[in-house]
Amino acid sequence: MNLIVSIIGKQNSGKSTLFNKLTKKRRALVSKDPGFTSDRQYLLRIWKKRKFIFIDTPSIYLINKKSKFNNQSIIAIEESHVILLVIRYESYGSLDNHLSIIAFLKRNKKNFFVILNLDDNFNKNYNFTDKIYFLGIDKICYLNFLKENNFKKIFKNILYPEHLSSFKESNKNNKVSSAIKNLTLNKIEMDKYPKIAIIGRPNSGKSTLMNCILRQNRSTVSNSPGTTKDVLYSLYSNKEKTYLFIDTAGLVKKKNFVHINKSVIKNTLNVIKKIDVSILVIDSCVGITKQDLFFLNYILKYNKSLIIAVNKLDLISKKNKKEIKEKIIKKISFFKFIKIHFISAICSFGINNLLYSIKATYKNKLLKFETSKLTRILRKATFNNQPPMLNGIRSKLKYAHPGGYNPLVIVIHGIKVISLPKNYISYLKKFFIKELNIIGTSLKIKFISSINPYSK
Ligand SMILES: Nc1nc2c(ncn2[C@@H]2O[C@H](COP(=O)(O)OP(=O)(O)OP(=O)(O)O)[C@@H](O)[C@H]2O)c(=O)[nH]1
Repeated sequence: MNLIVSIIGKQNSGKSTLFNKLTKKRRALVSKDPGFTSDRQYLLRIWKKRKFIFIDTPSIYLINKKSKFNNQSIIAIEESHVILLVIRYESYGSLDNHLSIIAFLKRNKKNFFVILNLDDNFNKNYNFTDKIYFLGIDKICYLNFLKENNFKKIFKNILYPEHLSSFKESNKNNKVSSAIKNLTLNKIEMDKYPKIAIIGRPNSGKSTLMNCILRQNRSTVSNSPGTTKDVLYSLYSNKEKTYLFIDTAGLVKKKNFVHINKSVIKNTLNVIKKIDVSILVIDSCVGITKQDLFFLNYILKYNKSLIIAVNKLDLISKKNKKEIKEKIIKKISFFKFIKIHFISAICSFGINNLLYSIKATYKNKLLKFETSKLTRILRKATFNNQPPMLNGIRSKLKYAHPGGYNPLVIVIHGIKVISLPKNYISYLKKFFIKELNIIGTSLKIKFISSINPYSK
């Protein structure tokens, strides 16, 4: 049985630090900026042959019911066997600020423990401790997050095996989110599924699109840019296939967030290197921006398949749609193989067509090509447009064969092929893409030079 443990607390209490220490991974991003974690993060840790699923949550605000992030914490609490309430000891009154949370946990009969994140000024003899017992909190763990490294005592003293049977009983009817189901899949299993990443600027609607595809409130959706701060994985199945969808963070450029952005950018760019198909979400109200083009070039640099989804169609007129489409086509005229979809994630408009394109693009990646077909296309390409003369000798492209898949590599053998000019290589690429009916992806061409019989 997996013990599901959520880590909750107020802004900047140390939740993500605790999460990282308990999971032994640098998964959650830690920042001094309050309210940084805005989605639930799930990670599996095996300790003494037992499986623990830890959930890092955004700040909890039970008082302000309108807060967007409450829901994320509440979902985590509902699906957990144990709740670790992290309180940063700052002043005598810091417990009073948590009364409503403690009352909520008690009302809902939750197994919860207080983890007191201490600073150097804390004095155990202070009547702070009495207050804790007065509130009926008998399960408390004192830790100096900055100095202490012995986080094992949380496993030993709180999550120890003797508790497991009672947790099992107390949590019989808990809902379990797809994230937990996904987590029990190991990495090898996850690698079995085609990976589809949703990429784009902050606020372009990536999380809304992910939620629309998954038809559940998995990612946090907010109208303040930069809400998705890390990478979220979710399995999506239709009648034919299961895909692993990955919601990435939008890249924000804000002076104060430089230290955060580095890891966020790194995470998003690392994801791109591992995916099969990427959906670049463009906000139709903003149009195609430098950042979109940066993503586009990065995706194509790694020869990943790409589909463009122009979102928020419901907010623009037909005339605007035409103008935006023309602008995008102009900007990406070099990459004719990219499919452009106009969608509205909020109205679920255009989603089926987008899903169809994802399926077709992924299928396309798996196609295999024969040497005879590639050579036929090569001959047609050179017949239509001869290679240029180089130092009085014309390059001769003899035959082509596949040199690898995902990305497709076409190997061309011939004479004087190594020094072919860039524009002719790109002509050949485009010709192959068109003739092979390749959608959403580019290809690589490698040249192998045969010995030129006239060279002596
Ligand atoms: N009108 C309209 N609003 C949308 C649509 N899709 C998303 N939005 C809104 O745009 C805002 C941003 O949406 P998110 O899905 O959080 O955007 P995101 O790209 O994930 O944002 P980050 O997490 O900041 O990277 C929210 O207020 C959404 O409700 C759409 O199709 N139409």
